[in-house]
Amino acid sequence: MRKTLHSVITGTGSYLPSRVVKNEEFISSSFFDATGTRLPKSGAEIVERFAQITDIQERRYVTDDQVTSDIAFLAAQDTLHSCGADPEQLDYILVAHNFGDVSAANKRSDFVPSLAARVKHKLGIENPQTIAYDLPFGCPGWLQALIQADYYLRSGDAKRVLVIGAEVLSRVCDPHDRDSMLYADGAGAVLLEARESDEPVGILCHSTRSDTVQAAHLLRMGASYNPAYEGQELFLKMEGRKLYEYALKTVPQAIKDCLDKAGLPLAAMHKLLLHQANGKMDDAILKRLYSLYGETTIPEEVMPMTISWLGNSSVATLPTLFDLLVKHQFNGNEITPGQTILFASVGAGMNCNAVVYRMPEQGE
Ligand SMILES: CC(C)(COP(=O)(O)OP(=O)(O)OC[C@H]1O[C@@H](n2cnc3c(N)ncnc32)[C@H](O)[C@@H]1OP(=O)(O)O)[C@@H](O)C(=O)NCCC(=O)NCCSC(=O)CC(=O)O
Repeated sequence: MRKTLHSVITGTGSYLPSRVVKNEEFISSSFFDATGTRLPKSGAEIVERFAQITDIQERRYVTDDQVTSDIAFLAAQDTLHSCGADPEQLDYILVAHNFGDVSAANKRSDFVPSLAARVKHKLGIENPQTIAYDLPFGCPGWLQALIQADYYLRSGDAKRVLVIGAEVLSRVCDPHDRDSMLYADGAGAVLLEARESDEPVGILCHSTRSDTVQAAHLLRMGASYNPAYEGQELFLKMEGRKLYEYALKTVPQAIKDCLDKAGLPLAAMHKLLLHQANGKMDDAILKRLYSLYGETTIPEEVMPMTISWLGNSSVATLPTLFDLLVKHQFNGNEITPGQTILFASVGAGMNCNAVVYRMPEQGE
């Protein structure tokens, strides 16, 4: 009798852009608010406050000659090398991103052909049965692509799916908006494969919600906050406080709903990997999540964070974090065989999703 099909991660990879941009680099910026009024505080005061309310000290930016599909390819290559997979054997390449390839020269977004098609081309894949397409779903896009891959794999339609999250937010940052300091560039990926097993392994459960009516406006594209800015491009704009409140209300409940669906208690999770837009916000989300279970004590190191040194790289945050943990490159904090992981993300849409994933045991 045929065993059940499960979606298991067999390879991980990431690309950390080489340019380290410290908070201090923003001190000489002139910052305006959403009404176009220049902020009264000095750059130094704004930057100091920024670090206090977000935990971000530095972030990574790509170099001028790189675009999103370039770094998506580098993360893909790292992933395939990590497990020795043959690129020609891939059934799908899914790339989560939100702005396409935005060139440093003219800041225009280029979406055609898809970034997935560009990655496939760069990998040298000639197989027409390797289907390549993109998924724009805000920051939760990479997790949503993982969920989509799970449907392909568990139905038997695919054996191997490469799921990439890549974003170059530095090209959509308004230099006159202090909230732009949150944003970063990066790329991460995993290879998922279908595995027959009677044991619960791989993706155990997932859930997604789209609050498009109440919250669609909280993250959007808009003009520079500086009325004298002469460029024509649009920048990523957010209503930070409202977003914070939305995330605090939605993410803990979405995680609990997903765990309830899986029939698992929060205590069964070895690691909680959350999208990182603001470190202080994630601390508040964690506290509220534990309070939903009547807990006041939070296990140390249950929520590993990269935000202080990598900032918010949107769809790249979760796969990069997972790669660093799996490869034991994370200050002693690691993910090991047999552990159960909870992924959750929130972002433009507004969309929010969660996935429960069990690592296979050694040799399983
Ligand atoms: C923007 C924020 C950092 C602001 O922090 P707070 O909400 O705590 O701040 P607040 O408005 O209550 O104000 C408190 C104090 O901080 C100051 N303040 C506010 N924003 C600031 C900033 N960016 N830099 C420096 N100082 C700032 C205020 O003037 C005030 O100062 P004082 O007290 O001195 O008067 C936060 O709200 C936030 O992180 N929001 C959610 C971010 C988020 O989820 N983004 C999108 C993720 S999705 C994504 O990444 C993309 C995608 O989905 O595609």
